[in-house]
Parts: sequence; C-alpha cells; structure tokens
Amino acid sequence: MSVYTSVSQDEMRAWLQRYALGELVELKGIAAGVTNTNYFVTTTHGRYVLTLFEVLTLAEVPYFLKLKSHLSRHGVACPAPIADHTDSFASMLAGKPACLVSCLNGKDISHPNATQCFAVGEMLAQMHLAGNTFPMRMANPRGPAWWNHTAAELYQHMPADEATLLRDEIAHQSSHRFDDLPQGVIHADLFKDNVLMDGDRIAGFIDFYYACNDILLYDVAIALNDWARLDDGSIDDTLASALLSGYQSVRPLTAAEVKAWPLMLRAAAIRFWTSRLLDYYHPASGEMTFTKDPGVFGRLLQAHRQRQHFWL
Ligand SMILES: Nc1ncnc2c1ncn2[C@@H]1O[C@H](COP(=O)(O)OP(=O)(O)O)[C@@H](O)[C@H]1O
Ligand SMILES: N[C@@H](CCOP(=O)(O)O)C(=O)O
Repeated sequence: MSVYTSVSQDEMRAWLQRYALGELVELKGIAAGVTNTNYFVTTTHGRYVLTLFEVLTLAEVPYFLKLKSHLSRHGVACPAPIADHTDSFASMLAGKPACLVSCLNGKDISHPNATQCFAVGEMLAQMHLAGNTFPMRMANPRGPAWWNHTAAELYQHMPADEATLLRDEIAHQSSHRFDDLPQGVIHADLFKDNVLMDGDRIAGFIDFYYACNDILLYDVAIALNDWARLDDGSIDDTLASALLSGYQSVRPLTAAEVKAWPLMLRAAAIRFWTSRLLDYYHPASGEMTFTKDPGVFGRLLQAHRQRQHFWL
C-alpha cells in the first residue's frame, strides 16, 4: 500500500489547471512504492505519474526534479518532470509537495537476464556521462560518515560475530582513500525495483531520491550487488559480467577503478546492510515501515571478502 495521502478528483481537477495538460480523465492510486504516494493521472493529453512527497519538503524537491529533467533531456531513460504555468516542477497538493512526470511504459522485474543486466550497466554509464554537465551539487546522505556513526549505535543490538564483521569492514574501508576515482552524479539506489523494463529495453530509471555526487564506481557496485544477486544471496557470474560489460561499453573503467573495485563492492554492501539494520532495530513508526532483510547484505559482504574473481 503506498497511497498515504488521498487526492480527490476535484482537488486534482483544480490542481491540473496549473498545467497545459488538458482535462482530467482518470486518477488511479499506485500500490507499489514505499516512501511516497503515487498516482497514474490520465488527462485528455496523455498519461502521467503524480508523486506526492511524503518526506521531502518543497524546498528539497527541485534538486531531484531538475536532475531528472537534465538526464531525460540528455537521452537517459527516466521520467521527465512536467513544468507548470509558473515554470515550476513542483507545488503543494493535498498538503504535500507534488509533481507530475511522464509515464513510462515498463515494469520492474525480479529475475533479470544477462541482456537486461547489460542494458542496465550501459544506461548507468550513460547516466554518469550525462551527469557531468548537471550544475547542482548534493552531498551523499548515506556515505561513509553516515554508516560510521549509524553502525556505532547498532553494534550493541547485533549478534557478536556480525558486529565484529561490520566493525572490521568499516575500519578497513576507513583506511583506504578513493580520491583518485572519477566522481559525478550517482543514482545511489539502482536496485531492480528502481528500474522499469520494457522487455530487454530500459523503460527508465526511477526513484532518484538518493541521487547525489559521489564516486561513480560506487554506483556500479550498488547496482551489481542487487542486479546480479540470486534469490539464494549468491552473485551470478554471468549477470555480473553482463552488467560490467554493458557499463564498460560506454565508459571503460580506469586502472584506479579496476584496483578499487573489490573494496567498492564491499562498501556498497555496507551501505545497505547498515540502512536495513537501522530499519530492523529501529523501525520508523507508522504504516510506511517495510523492513527488508538486513542479513542478505551481511552475507554478501562476507562473500565479497572471500571472493577471488571480480568479473573484470
Ligand atoms: N514515471 C513512471 N512511469 C510509470 N510508472 C511509474 C513511474 N514512476 C513510478 N511508477 C510506478 O510507481 C511505483 C512506485 O514508484 P517509486 O518511485 O518506487 O515510489 P516510492 O518513492 O514510494 O518508493 C513504481 O514501482 C512504478 O510501478
Ligand atoms: N533499495 C534499498 C532501500 C533504499 O531505501 P531506504 O530508505 O530503505 O534506505 C534496499 O533494498 O535496502
């Protein structure tokens, strides 16, 4: 269930007057999603997705919408935000910041094939290149400083062996510098449920609300840790190789990136192990709480630490 804020037909009709999108035909809540409220909106001009931001403020939203607009203008598959008559991408609706974006024709998939992994890698590299000319900046809210202080509070709740592993890995990561790695705009949460596929084609990347400036390779590692991970938690060699080949078909990795790759896979595992542990030990109150299994990323970290071959 992800319609936290209800919008009536009358409210929608009135709000739509801000746009050159014709008259409302249908307004339908979208069940998928976790953080925000989403609706499919059909007007006499076409089909759009309405998002009501449940956490971000009206002042915080423009970075993400301008980024999507920039990427979409550069040919990256993602929803294009629609500007209203004041040339704004967002305004208040039903008490929440709200926007309209183009509706993509695709579905998220849970079991990708190698062709789809190649396409994700390729589009991710296109996104990294297109991000080079995006002028706004955003620090990573879930970077090493965040996982360091968040994990420090979690150790006391964790089984001793897991706490030792997390503590040891964070210390290991802290002793390495990645200053020589290419940086830019990253999606930072490119899991399977944040990509809509139309067969083997990418319909679009969605859910850019962790996007920020950080190490590009870190984004590749985040994507691989989810796209190539099988139901049993292991990484599939064919899917991993396909994603990396797709990425490198557009942006070949530098020698420094190849060297840093094993540690980057581990850094990406720590990030989501920590956020899932936080949700697990300190669930947010209210109906927006959907706890995902943290253990997946603890086991993945352990596997990466023992891995000999990294698909490059
Ligand atoms: N531009 C879009 N086109 C088509 N469907 C979309 C679009 N944006 C979101 N959706 C649908 O809405 C669902 C929830 O979107 P998502 O951004 O993941 O929400 P949340 O921010 O709540 O996690 C997606 O899984 C997808 O089905
Ligand atoms: N894709 C992540 C979820 C990211 O959102 P968060 O707000 O829970 O950090 C995952 O699967 O853990």
